[in-house]
Amino acid sequence: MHRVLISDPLSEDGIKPLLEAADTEVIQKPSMEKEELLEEVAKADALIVRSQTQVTKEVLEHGVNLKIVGRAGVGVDNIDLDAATDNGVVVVNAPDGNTISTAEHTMAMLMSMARNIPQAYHSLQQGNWDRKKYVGVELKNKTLGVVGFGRIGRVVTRRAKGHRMNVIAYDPFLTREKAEKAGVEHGTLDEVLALADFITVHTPLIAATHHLINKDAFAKMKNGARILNCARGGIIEEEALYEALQSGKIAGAALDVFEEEPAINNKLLELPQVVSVPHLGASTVEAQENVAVDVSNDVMEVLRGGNAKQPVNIPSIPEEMQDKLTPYITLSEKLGAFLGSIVRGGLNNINVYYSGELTDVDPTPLTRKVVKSVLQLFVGNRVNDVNSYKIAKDKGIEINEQKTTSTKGFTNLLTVELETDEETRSIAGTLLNGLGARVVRLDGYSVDVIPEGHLISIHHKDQPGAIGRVGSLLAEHDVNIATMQVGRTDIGGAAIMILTIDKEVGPECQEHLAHVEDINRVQYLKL
Ligand SMILES: NC(=O)C1=CN([C@@H]2O[C@H](COP(=O)(O)OP(=O)(O)OC[C@H]3O[C@@H](n4cnc5c(N)ncnc54)[C@H](O)[C@@H]3O)[C@@H](O)[C@H]2O)C=CC1
Ligand SMILES: O=C(O)CCC(=O)C(=O)O
Repeated sequence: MHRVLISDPLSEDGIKPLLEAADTEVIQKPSMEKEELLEEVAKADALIVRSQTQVTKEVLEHGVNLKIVGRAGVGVDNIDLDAATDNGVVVVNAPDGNTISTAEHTMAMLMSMARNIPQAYHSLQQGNWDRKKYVGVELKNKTLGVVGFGRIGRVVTRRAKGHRMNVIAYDPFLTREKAEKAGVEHGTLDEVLALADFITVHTPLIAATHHLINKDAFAKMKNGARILNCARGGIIEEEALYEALQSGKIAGAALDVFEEEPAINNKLLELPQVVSVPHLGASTVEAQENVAVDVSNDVMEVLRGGNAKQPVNIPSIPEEMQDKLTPYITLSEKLGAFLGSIVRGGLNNINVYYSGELTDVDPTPLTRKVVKSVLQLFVGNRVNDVNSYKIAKDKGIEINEQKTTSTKGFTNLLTVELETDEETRSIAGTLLNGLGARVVRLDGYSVDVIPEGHLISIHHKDQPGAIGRVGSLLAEHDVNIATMQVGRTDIGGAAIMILTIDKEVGPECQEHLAHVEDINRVQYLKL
């Protein structure tokens, strides 16, 4: 039974897939104090949050069984992604479900600000009929500057164009060509700041966007420009915004989000030019249901051993690729585990070569499996798909991935090479149609071995009697040989034997084998 902890309010309809699953137990505890969260997360296999729960390093370290953190929404700035990766916890979000709601909300905030609607409403509520004070401005023919031309920025743009606004956009990934296609002017950040009547930010909150709109940025804006933030508090520097509003440089601000939330004593809220709401961008029935469904599905998939659709801290595998790659996952893991079990010395490099059919796909997810299974032998079971690259990097192990044309006659061939400070060894495997995974080369010797069960790899000298002596000795230890493969390069030269046996061989038997005449190296492994 998988235990799923939900620590923020989520749509009941959206989490139905989790509530109805026979293999999940759902604990819903919104607004927990820190101590309770730490206690609960220690028992959870999955944690689902919105923006309130701070998923810190401490929380992640307490989650000893935690496999996945699901963010029912887009921004993952409340989750310590590095700590999640270090702890092998996959983080997923729901990037599509609240795009429309947040874009519509941005337009609502834009229009409220342009026409002073909240201020006028408030004044009327207090019994004033003041029509002069609340004269606004039209949107038509005004320029909207969009900073961050992603999902939400693009939808806002389309809505703004419906209001006959001109749009100028800045995004490091926006080319002139793409801007032209989207019907917007392409600008640098400075151009957007200088030309826009309204500026709306739609970037994530990351180091590069923290205080992106600061004192200098306000100085570059038109006098009387208006600004919106329906993305994340911290993208606009609040102190600088306060000064810009006080000085009249900026005529108005519409804020959904704040540097510190809940923004109860924020002095910006005292200014009459500020239109503000408590982080409501994604607060619609539709968006909440969408994000809860998306994240619930990903959580269940990962808990059941599958791949996340929307991972944040590992690359996602496109759906059409999944069908092609899935059959090779076991092969990748087995080859890594096989070679990792028999190589000697401190690991420096993991090289993975792909040929044949495998050159048609992005094989990185397979390389991850190889790296994981090799590192598990060196570092232990805390290595998984999420943290394997990070652990390799921390340990100075280089990972190289290459596509080659050398198929050696196979339709697909995956070769793993491990370089240590003592030796370089390699193994190659293929997927045989209908027959599954096969090891077809070990250290350059041709073999045909099913990579599973109990195996012994032996380096020996190609001499009459060598094979017989191994067989006799194993018989003395009551070990039955199921299959045996022998490969050699020259008659009488170095050779290799791979035996599949019916049970584990203990250290004593291995020691005896190592002393058999013409035997150089004996390694037992269990796959
Ligand atoms: N107020 C609310 O309730 C909600 C807020 N959000 C916030 O909105 C943000 C944007 O959401 P989406 O559009 O779905 O994300 P997205 O990932 O589709 O778009 C973000 C865009 O920002 C761009 N960007 C990154 N760094 C930049 C920089 N330095 N300058 C300019 N552009 C930069 C990226 O290239 C990307 O195109 C989220 O990260 C989240 O924090 C999202 C949903 C609801
Ligand atoms: O969960 C929420 O209501 C906030 C949504 C949000 O900020 C996001 O998706 O980034």
